[in-house]
Amino acid sequence: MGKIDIIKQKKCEGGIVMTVHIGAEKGQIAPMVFMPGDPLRAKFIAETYLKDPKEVTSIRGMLGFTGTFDGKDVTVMGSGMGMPSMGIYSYELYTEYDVESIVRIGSCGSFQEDVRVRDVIIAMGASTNSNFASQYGLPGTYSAIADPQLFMKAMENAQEKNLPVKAGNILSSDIFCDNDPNSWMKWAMMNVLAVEMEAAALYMNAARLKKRALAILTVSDSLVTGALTTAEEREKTFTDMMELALSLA
Ligand SMILES: O=P(O)(O)O[C@H]1O[C@H](CO)[C@@H](O)[C@H]1O
Ligand SMILES: O=c1cc[nH]c(=O)[nH]1
Repeated sequence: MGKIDIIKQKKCEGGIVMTVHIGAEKGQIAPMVFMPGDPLRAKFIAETYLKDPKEVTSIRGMLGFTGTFDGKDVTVMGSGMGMPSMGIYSYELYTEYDVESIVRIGSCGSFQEDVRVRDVIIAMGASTNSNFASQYGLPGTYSAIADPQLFMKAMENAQEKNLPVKAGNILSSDIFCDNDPNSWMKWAMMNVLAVEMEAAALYMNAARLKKRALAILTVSDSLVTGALTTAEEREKTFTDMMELALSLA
């Protein structure tokens, strides 16, 4: 636990850097990756929970760290905000780094009165208003769902920790500042618990590539009550979610 060694970024010419977005060498990323949207949340998690964390990528400031948790190799890396950003990083991690599982560690805005600020949500499914699935040319509407094994393990571990969690459908939205301030109510009517901006792309990439994915979220604000948390609280204090996610390693 503690200070982070910085591994120097290698140049692409040597064929060492695998992608234009991720500066790590193959082998520097663990098979299981934990992905907050915020790269500074990734740094906080690495410094707080990992043994011998090393910075393995920082291209575009999207920090990633590899270390061990409970004796197991893990990587924690930011995904950035939104489905295009999560789409790029998760695809490259799965395809270029042989990553098997990605667990998103995100914040979200509640749509339901009984889903309160700081509650932890495990996203069984991610509805979306994005066009991400159109790339597959499907003759219908795709249901983006979590990996069942990761989901069940997260539920069991939460119970063992005596951590109350809410499991259900979330909305992965392309829009943070909506022109229609009431549009969320239609999703709320369908018992969607909360809104974030990445899980659906992660779940679709995982499904397409036969990999595993799960999103665990902490409620950072409520569209129902207007309650809010600060940027610093979102970066450093959602520790129940962080610890539950890392328990999946
Ligand atoms: O806190 P993170 O993980 O970034 O998640 C949420 O916060 C950002 C918006 O503030 C979006 O990325 C949304 O999904
Ligand atoms: O309201 C919110 C809070 C976090 N993330 C979102 O996308 N929306």
